[in-house]
Amino acid sequence: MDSSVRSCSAVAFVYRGTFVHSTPQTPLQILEDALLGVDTRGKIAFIDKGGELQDLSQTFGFSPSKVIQLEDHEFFMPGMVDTHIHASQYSYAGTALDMPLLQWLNTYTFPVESRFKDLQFAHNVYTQVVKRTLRNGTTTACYFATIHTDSSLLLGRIAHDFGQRALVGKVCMDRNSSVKHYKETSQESENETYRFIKELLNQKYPLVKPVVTPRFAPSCSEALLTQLGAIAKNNNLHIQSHISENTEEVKLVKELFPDSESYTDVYHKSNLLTEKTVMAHGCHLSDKELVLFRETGTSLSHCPNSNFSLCSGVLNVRNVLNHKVKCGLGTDVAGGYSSSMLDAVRKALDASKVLTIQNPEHNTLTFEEVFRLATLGGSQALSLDDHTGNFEVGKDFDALRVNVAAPGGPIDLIQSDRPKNLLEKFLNLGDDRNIMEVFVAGRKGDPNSTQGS
Ligand SMILES: O=c1[nH]c(=O)c2nc[nH]c2[nH]1
Ligand SMILES: [Zn+2]
Repeated sequence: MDSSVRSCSAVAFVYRGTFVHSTPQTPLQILEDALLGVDTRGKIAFIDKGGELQDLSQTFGFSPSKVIQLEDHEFFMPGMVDTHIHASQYSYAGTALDMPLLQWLNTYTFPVESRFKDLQFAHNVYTQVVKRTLRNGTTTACYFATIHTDSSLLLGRIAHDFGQRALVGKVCMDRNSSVKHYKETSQESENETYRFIKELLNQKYPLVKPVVTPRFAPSCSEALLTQLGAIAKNNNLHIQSHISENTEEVKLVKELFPDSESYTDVYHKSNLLTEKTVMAHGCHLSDKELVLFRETGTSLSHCPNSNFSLCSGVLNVRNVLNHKVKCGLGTDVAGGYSSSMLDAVRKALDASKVLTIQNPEHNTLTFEEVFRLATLGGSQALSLDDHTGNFEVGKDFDALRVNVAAPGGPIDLIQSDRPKNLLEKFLNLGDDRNIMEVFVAGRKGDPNSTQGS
């Protein structure tokens, strides 16, 4: 364990008990009877063995009597990172899953998203999605909003008010023939993207940042993609989009961009593939395209609920990891019907098992590996792993206090289980009733807070 001293701020609180997290080297590290201290800036000041209490209390100047002891069946894990979620689609989550992607967008998605011009409607939906995801243990979310700048700014404010770490994207699209007013001209899209970035950055929210968001290649002209690539580059910003979700879409991109070698090449030509880019789906990427992902540092957001629900495809995450492409999990609400990252964990395991059923040689993902995708992997995919993703000293304390045997919860513990089993049970059977506390940057969230209303 690493007790290296980096912090010079006072210790605000200390927990003692079991901590589980991932490192780049190991998908599951279990620290039993550990002590973790959080400083007044919300950063992890130390993590060490319980037996070091006296020394630590002297070094860090806290009283041993103030240490908070975890109960039996409790552990801390890192907060989960949803690398791809459409906040604006939350209003119809759980419905409208009876069509493939392109028809689904025209029939359900664009009409709903066009309503976010109405700030009152946006306020209502965005407040609910931020509260719900936080309560479900999503401490970091990478959001798509809509084309509307003011309501996208509102989403940033609401995430800030509730204390969620977030990347927020005003959606850009200058091509859409299905819903009359739900598109911009290239110039509007560029100007409004500038305004969105400027106004969001001016707020100086410590945990909320803008992300440049071309919806996907079929919704954007080449000129717009190129403009957005330049904006991201000149301002060192994150980028998010969709890629290779279903085969009809891949075919359409070939028709729309005949001079590009592949779907990945369309984005590459516009300088949209960077260390700070996350692309959702990628079910139908070739190995050659994955190599380009790796070379450019672009990451993938695996959204298995959505891929099943819209019958899009099954991403081979093992192949993605073998190509050393950064990968996290996304709920992709509302193509994915659940806003819970626990559901994303389960569906990721199911997707991997489907591939093994089809090909017994396939090396199925383990629950430990999927746990890493949901936490550290997600933070790497969003290039936020300097700040969050695991319990490394110096990172922000983004964490969930889990009680597997929470009274009234969904899990009956028949015997006393080891921490590894407790984690596996929580991932497979748990829900928000097992999440006793949610911390983001050392601040405890209150799901019943009236902030943001
Ligand atoms: O799952 C998806 N949801 C969307 O809203 C979307 N837009 C483009 N491609 C998309 N895929
Ligand atoms: Zn999506």
